[in-house]
Amino acid sequence: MKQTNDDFDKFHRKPLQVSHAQKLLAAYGKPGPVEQIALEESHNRYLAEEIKAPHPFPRFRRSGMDGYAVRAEDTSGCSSEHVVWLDVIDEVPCGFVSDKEVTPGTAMRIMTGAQVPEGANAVVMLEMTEQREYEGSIQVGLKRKIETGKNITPIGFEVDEGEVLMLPGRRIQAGEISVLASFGVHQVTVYQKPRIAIFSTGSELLTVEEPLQPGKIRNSNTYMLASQVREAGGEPYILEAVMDDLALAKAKVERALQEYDAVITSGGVSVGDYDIMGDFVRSDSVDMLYNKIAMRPGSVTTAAVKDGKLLFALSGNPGACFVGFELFVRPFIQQTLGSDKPYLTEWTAVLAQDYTKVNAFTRFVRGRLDARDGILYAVPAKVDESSVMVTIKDSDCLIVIPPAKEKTPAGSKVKVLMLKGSPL
Ligand SMILES: Nc1nc2c(c(=O)[nH]1)N[C@H]1C(S)=C(S)[C@@H](COP(=O)(O)OP(=O)(O)OC[C@H]3O[C@@H](n4cnc5c(N)ncnc54)[C@H](O)[C@@H]3O)O[C@H]1N2
Ligand code: MOO
Ligand SMILES: [Mg+2]
Repeated sequence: MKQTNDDFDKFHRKPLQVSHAQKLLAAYGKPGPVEQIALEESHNRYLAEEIKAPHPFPRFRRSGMDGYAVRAEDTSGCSSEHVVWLDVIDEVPCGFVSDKEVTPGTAMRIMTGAQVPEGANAVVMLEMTEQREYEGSIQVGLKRKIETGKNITPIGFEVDEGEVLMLPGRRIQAGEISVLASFGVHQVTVYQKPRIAIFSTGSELLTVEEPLQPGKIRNSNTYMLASQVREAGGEPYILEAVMDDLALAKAKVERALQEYDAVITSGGVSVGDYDIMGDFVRSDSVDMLYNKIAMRPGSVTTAAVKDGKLLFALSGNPGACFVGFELFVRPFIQQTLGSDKPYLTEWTAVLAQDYTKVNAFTRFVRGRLDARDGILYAVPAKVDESSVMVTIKDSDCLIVIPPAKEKTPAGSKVKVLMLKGSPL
């Protein structure tokens, strides 16, 4: 059920479970418009069409060896004492088709990848043959019996005609590109990348080029978020950060919501005097979806809607901002790209060390996976405060620690959410 802005005030917020918030957002994450792009531009884009095989693959009986195409029946009597000699009647290089037929007592020279000629039902490796000229013709000598079908890849060995190979929503990478190329899909229909505006709020923020000044910090969230948007399949648009000024932020968000498919802001969602995004989402400008999530970091993660478009107002604390993106923005981007698995993949691991913090909310602890003796261990980052930035780079998962009154001991089974770019 949607909450109204009246359900919240600055200090008394109703925390939603992560899954509840994800469900609310899912109403807005629908596969978006499509476009056609060249195959060579399609790496890491998301298919918007079903790919069916227009022909079997391979499309013809293919030789797997350089050697001779023969009739297996002709080799039945041969041995090292009794060489069978066959007349070589043609040669089939790759890319050519012989118009002759292999008949009893004959063979054809053939190369790896060439179409096996009519009449032949096996290919003998070159190394297992000898050659001679005999009464004006070239002959191949065989010393060993060969079974029918040997060294021939049958038609449709990999793919049958009409087989569905890929569904919309599939991320295109090397294997997918190989399929598309093999079936002549040189123009690929993909989902358009959602255009995501990003800006940070905070009077303390400097651009990355600026020298440090007293009390100020460089804006890292905007760049981190742009990288996350890109990785999730969207197109980030970095907008200039705004001071902690409600009117400025309001104008900027409203404009960005008109121009882009969604807007991400960072900062100003807590209860501080200058937490203007918290005030903004409670205003009439937008419909707030939530402003508190039962999680840490990122308990103040907020979202709102205007004219069907989402504003993700993430926490300014870098750790909370990162996690808020992974749990809420990534799935939205993935849904607009047709993905049927928009959420982070969940695995189970063994907690490698005691986790001593306790909390009424579920914790999403930055961590690293380590496989030892076939067991997957989850190692929490040394510092996991929501304000901590530097451990994000060393994490390949989020370790899910359910609400607990006592420490979670080493050896506990824990859920882990796999971050993208993880080596596993
Ligand atoms: N009285 C309370 N204070 C706080 C509460 C609370 O419940 N009661 N919650 C704390 C929690 S938890 C979090 S998380 C933060 C959330 O803060 P905001 O989302 O309002 O973010 P800011 O106040 O703007 O900034 C917090 C922190 O992050 C730094 N920051 C902000 N933007 C960036 C950026 N673009 N790049 C790098 N770092 C950034 C900012 O300088 C602050 O240090 O509130 C707690 N307080
Ligand atoms: O709840 Mo704060 O939002 O931990 O990071
Ligand atoms: Mg604040």
